[in-house]
Amino acid sequence: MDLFSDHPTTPVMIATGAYWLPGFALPVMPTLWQVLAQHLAAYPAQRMMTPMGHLMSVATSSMGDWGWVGSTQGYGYSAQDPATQQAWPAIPAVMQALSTAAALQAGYANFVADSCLINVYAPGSKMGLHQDRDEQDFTQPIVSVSIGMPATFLFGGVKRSDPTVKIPLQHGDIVVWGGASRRYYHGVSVVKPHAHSLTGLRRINLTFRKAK
Ligand SMILES: O=C(O)CCC(=O)C(=O)O
Ligand SMILES: [Fe+2]
Repeated sequence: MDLFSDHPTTPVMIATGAYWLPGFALPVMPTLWQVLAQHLAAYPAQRMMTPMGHLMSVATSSMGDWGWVGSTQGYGYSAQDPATQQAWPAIPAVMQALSTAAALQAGYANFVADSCLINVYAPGSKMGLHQDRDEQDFTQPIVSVSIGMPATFLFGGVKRSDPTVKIPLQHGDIVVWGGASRRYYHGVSVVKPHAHSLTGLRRINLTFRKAK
C-alpha cells in the first residue's frame, strides 16, 4: 500500500518517535465537537501577531492552565486570554482523556496536557515550518488532533531544510511526536476549500502540550 495516497486505518510511523493515528479521535468526536463549539463561541479564535509584526494566517484560542500566544514581544505561554485578560477555561475531560490515550498509543505513557491550542484554518491559511520549542520539558510529546477540512501536514527533521513527508490528514486523525522527533520541523500546507459537514469551511487543529 502507498501510505501517502491511501488513508490507512492503523498507526503509521512517520519519523523516529512520531506517529500518525488515522481516525483515532472519531469515536469521541460528537462529544468533543459539542464542547469545542461552545468554547469557540465564548473564547473566539483571534489572529495573533508574529514577532516580526505580521498577522498569522491561522486564528487561535486556548484551553488549560497555559494558552499559547504570539505578539510582537515574541511567542510563549500565558495564563490569560490577551483579548479579555480572563484565565483560559479548563481542558474538558473528553479532550484530556483523548490526548492521554493518543500519547499512550504512540508509546508515551502518563501524558497530561496543561495546554490545548486551538488553531482555526480558513481556506488559504497555512502554517510555515516551525519547531514547537516554547515548552519546558522536551521529554513530553505533542498530540495534534485534526477536525473538519482535510490538510497536508508536513513533517521534516532537525533542520528547517531537511526533507519533509507529506501526510494527508483527515477529520479525526491524530499525530503524536516526541522523543527523537520532539523538535522536528513541521507545518501545514495552504488549506484548500473542501467544506466539512461539522465545521463548514474550517479546519480546526487541537495541539495538546505539557507547557510547564
Ligand atoms: O495544525 C496543525 O496540524 C499543526 C499545528 C502546529 O504545528 C502547532 O500548533 O504548533
Ligand atoms: Fe507546531
